[in-house]
Amino acid sequence: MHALISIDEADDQLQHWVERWREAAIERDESVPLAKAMGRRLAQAVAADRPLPPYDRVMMDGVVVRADDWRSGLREFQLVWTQAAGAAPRAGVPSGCAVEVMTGAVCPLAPAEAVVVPVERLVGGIPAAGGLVVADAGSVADLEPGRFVHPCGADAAAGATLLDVGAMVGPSELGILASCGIENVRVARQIRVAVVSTGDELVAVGDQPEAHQIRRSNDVVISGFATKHGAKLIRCDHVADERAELVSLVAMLDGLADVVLFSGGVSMGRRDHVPSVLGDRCGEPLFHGVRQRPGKPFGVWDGGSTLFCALPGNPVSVLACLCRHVGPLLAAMSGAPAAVATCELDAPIAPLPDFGLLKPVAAVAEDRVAPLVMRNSGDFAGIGGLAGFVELPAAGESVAAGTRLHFYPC
Ligand SMILES: Nc1nc2c(c(=O)[nH]1)N[C@H]1C(S)=C(S)[C@@H](COP(=O)(O)OP(=O)(O)OC[C@H]3O[C@@H](n4cnc5c(N)ncnc54)[C@H](O)[C@@H]3O)O[C@H]1N2
Ligand code: MOO
Repeated sequence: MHALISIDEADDQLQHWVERWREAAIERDESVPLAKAMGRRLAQAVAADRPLPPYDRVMMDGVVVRADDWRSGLREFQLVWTQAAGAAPRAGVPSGCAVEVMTGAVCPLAPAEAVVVPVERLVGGIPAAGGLVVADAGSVADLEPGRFVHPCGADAAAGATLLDVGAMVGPSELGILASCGIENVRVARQIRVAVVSTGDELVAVGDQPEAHQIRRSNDVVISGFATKHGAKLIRCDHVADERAELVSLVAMLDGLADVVLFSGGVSMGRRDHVPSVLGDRCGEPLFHGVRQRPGKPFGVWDGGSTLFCALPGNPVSVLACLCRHVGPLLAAMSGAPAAVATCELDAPIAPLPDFGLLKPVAAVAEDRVAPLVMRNSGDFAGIGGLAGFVELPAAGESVAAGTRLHFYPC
């Protein structure tokens, strides 16, 4: 391992690499049909192509009458016609008359001149055209002109920016895109991730392990995390602690993947080949060793178009490095604006003297998390329900319940 760097220095190194990578990348984004845009990051801003709503929109089924009639105390009207949703507007309402309206219809009067009387406030409901509309006088005191009319442009003017570059497309963004008539949208190209787990002791999930073996779980965790964070998983390999095997796998992945995520083989053991193999191929690491616990032996090597990230093999260290470093890395590569969430602690935690503490936490309420008890960084059984990690800088004060800390979700 090299000299340990701080967590913030690791952030800086990764951020600079992302900047260089994004400048050099030939295809950073692509166009996809709306049906495939869910979970992708926008590579284009989205502006309203028309005012929202695009016309004065009636918000209740009922009738519209003139505000001056209403103010004069008139409560009985002759129904003249129906303004249905989707029908071109027939402007104006004659004095003493009512127009039947449906939710979503164009209001036949300007909002300030229109009183919408919901059908449930009409005695006997809505009659046929030409019939008498009678408003229930006792219950209508609150019907101000403009109430139940959603005015044209009240939500956004035409041309207003509705979504920024880097926004993650979720259900509400899909609705905005569709409303603006965008059938194909430019999104960041998915980051191609390859996962490599190393270790002679590891057997496939479906195999029966011997007493001295364990099942491979880290690669499943890493693959799931990468996919959840929007990446495209292109390979998942396991190599034994054999240098030659690792050398040829690294050569094959270089240039094929944008990011290679290793687990295990990164520490000081004689058979931990990952650092030397990556060193031979890429030269000096961006860093190898971060002043954080768990996850101290985390190392990153720059292969040019491929970034090689070596996560320590202990399962909780894997999760800590994924949440604290890899999630923000993948987001930045996709053009997401840099942003760190915070959340409130439910119980006090104490810092470590020389290392930043990455504390696994579970959600106890929206925006509030409780520390999970973890015996050591191999104790994956103790962190079921993990929501992510909070970060506590080295050697500070103990922090009390109620403190807000930076939070890195999984
Ligand atoms: N002399 C030193 N020894 C160690 C140091 C150190 O600084 N000096 N650091 C320790 C720390 S901290 C960690 S974390 C580990 C990291 O070691 P490696 O990255 O080399 O990981 P391995 O030794 O290969 O494995 C560690 C542990 O995790 C299990 N493992 C590995 N891969 C998987 C997988 N895919 N699925 C499930 N479990 C996996 C592996 O069996 C080991 O038990 O080093 C310390 N040692
Ligand atoms: O720091 Mo290691 O990654 O804790 O067990």
